[in-house]
Amino acid sequence: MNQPSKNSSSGQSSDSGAGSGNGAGASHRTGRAPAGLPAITVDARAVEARAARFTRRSIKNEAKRAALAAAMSMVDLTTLEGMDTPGKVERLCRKALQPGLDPRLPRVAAVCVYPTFVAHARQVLEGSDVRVAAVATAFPSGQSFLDVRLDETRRTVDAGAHEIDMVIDRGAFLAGDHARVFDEIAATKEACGAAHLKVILETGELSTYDNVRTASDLAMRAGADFIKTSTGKIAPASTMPVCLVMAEAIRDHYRATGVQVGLKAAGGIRTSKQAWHYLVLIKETLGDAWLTPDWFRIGASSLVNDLLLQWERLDTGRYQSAVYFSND
Ligand SMILES: O=C[C@H](O)COP(=O)(O)O
Repeated sequence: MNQPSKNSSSGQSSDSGAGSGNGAGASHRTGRAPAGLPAITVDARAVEARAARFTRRSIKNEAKRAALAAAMSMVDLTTLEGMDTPGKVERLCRKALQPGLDPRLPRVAAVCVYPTFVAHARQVLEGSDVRVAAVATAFPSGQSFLDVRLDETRRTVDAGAHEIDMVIDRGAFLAGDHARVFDEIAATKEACGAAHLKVILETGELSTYDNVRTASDLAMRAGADFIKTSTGKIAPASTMPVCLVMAEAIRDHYRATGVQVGLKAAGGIRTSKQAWHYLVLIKETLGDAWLTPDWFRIGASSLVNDLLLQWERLDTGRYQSAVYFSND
C-alpha cells in the first residue's frame, strides 16, 4: 500500500463522531466525498505497526482448538473458477456440511459460488444452516451496465442466494466519482431484497489506506451489511493492515450510528496461523460481538484443509498428510 501523501496526513486525531481515530490513527480532512461523508486520513505507519502486533501472539492446546473451531465456523468456503461444475460445487457443499470426521468440528458459515450454481448449492445444503453466498454484479471487474448488474443480483437472489457479494466499480471510485459508487451500492442493496449484501472493495486496487477507509465508509453508508476486502483474483488480496483500516471504519460507523456492519477478509488466507491473526485483530479492534459467523467471515478456497491438519495435530501430535484432504 502506498504511503498517504504528506498533504493528506495531518497526524491529528479527531474524537468527534464517525472516524474518531483512537486506534491505528485516523483524522478528518476536507476533500472529495459524497455529501455528509467525512474524508479520512490514515496513518500508514501506525496501521502497519499495529497490524504487525496482532501477528506476534501464539496459542497452544485447548485455546488453539477453540481458535481452529472458531475460524472454521467463520469460513466462506469458496470456489470461483471458470472451470467450476455442478459436481465440484456439490463436493464443496458436502465439505461445508462436514469439513472433517471429528464431530467436534463445526460446519463452515457459507459456501461462495458463481450465480449459476446457487440453486444446486441450495439443494445440496437443504435443511442445514450453511448459507449460500454468490458473487454478482459482473464479478470480479464490475465492468458492465448497471441494469445488467442489478438484474444479475435479482436473479441470483431469486435462485436462492442468502448473501450477495458485489464488487464496486474501482474505476469510478479512483476517478473520484464516489457518488456514483454510492448510488450503485444503494441500488444493489435494494435489488438484494432480504439477502445480505457484502460489498467487495478490492483493496489491492485502491492504492492507499485513505482510499480503503473512504470506500469502507461509503459502502457502509450506502447500506452494506458486510464490507469485504477482495475478490481473490488479484494480488495483494486481504492483508492485516487493510483489514485493520476496515475494522476501524466499522467500529467508528457503529459508534456514530449504532448500526453493526460485518467484515469479510478474503483472498490469500491459507493457513491456520493467518486465520488466528485475523481473529485477534477482530477481537482487539471490534470486540467479541464481532467474533461470530454473523459478523466476521474468512473467504477462502483452501484454508479449511490447513485447519483440519492443525486440528489433527492437536490430537495426534503429528500432521496428517495433505493427500488425505480433498482439494475442493
Ligand atoms: O473470497 C474468496 C476468495 O475468492 C478465495 O481466495 P483464495 O483462493 O485465495 O482463498
